[in-house]
Amino acid sequence: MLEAEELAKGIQDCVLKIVKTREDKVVKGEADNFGIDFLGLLINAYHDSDENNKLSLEDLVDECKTFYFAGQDTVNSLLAWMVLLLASHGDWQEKARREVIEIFGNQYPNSEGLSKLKIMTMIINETLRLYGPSNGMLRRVGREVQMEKVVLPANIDILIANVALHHDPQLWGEDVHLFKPDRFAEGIAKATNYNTAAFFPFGLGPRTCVGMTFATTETKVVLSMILQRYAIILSPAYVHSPIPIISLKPQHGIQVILKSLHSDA
Ligand code: HEM
Repeated sequence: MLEAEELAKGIQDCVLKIVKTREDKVVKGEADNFGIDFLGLLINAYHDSDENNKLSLEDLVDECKTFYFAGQDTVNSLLAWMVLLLASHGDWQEKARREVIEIFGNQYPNSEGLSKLKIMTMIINETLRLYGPSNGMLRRVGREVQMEKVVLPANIDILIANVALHHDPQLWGEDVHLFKPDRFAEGIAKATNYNTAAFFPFGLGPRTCVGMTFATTETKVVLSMILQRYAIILSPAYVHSPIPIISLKPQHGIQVILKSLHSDA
């Protein structure tokens, strides 16, 4: 068996094991449904008695793989870059922490408070602009189109490099390469001068990211909890080297020192 096939089988077995655990709970009467989360919905669809609606086992596994990859790798990268930027911009780290403490104190983040995190939203947007996990989106041209002087023939594949637009000085100004969350102080529309094509870290149009709200909520929860507990200091060992490996990654990792803010922690 080829190594790639072995890996694919390993992933499939891993997903099936998780599915079986859910199914066993129902069979043994320990639970009366497969769960109300996304996996539970997929397993329900897999058990649908209507053959036309039923999800095949292959589709069930594929959906799990897509969501794991699309959801885990991307948020992981975003959080890593945010930690780096806050470690190197102590003033913004302090502003973000002040906002978090003002809204949540030392309590766990809650959904009402998350929607009030204005500074953190600005920092997320500026991080997505500078180090967005997605470097571009592939699209196939369905029919010939003319865009000003450029003619795109039908059936070619094009890469829409959002990363290039996010770093275009004509759109963002000469300070385009600087971390300045203030750009987003009055929202995305104002920051982009109402040009939707200037900033689209989650894609555009009907295939836009379905996990966008989940991703930003998750990021806000994690970062709030870190800021409540630790000061983030950049380690002198850090070497800056972003590299696109599917999502934009720090090639040598991000080394930071976390200093506890509570002596008893
Ligand atoms: C910072 C985090 C994330 C970024 C930057 C991001 C970015 C993107 C982008 C650029 C696309 C392609 C959109 C297009 O082709 O127009 C996409 C698609 C997708 N994303 Fe995300 N994503 C993130 C997090 C997530 C999470 C957390 C999930 C799931 C829980 C998720 C699930 C998906 C799925 C399923 C698609 C395919 C949608 C489709 O083709 O209809 N993403 N994402």
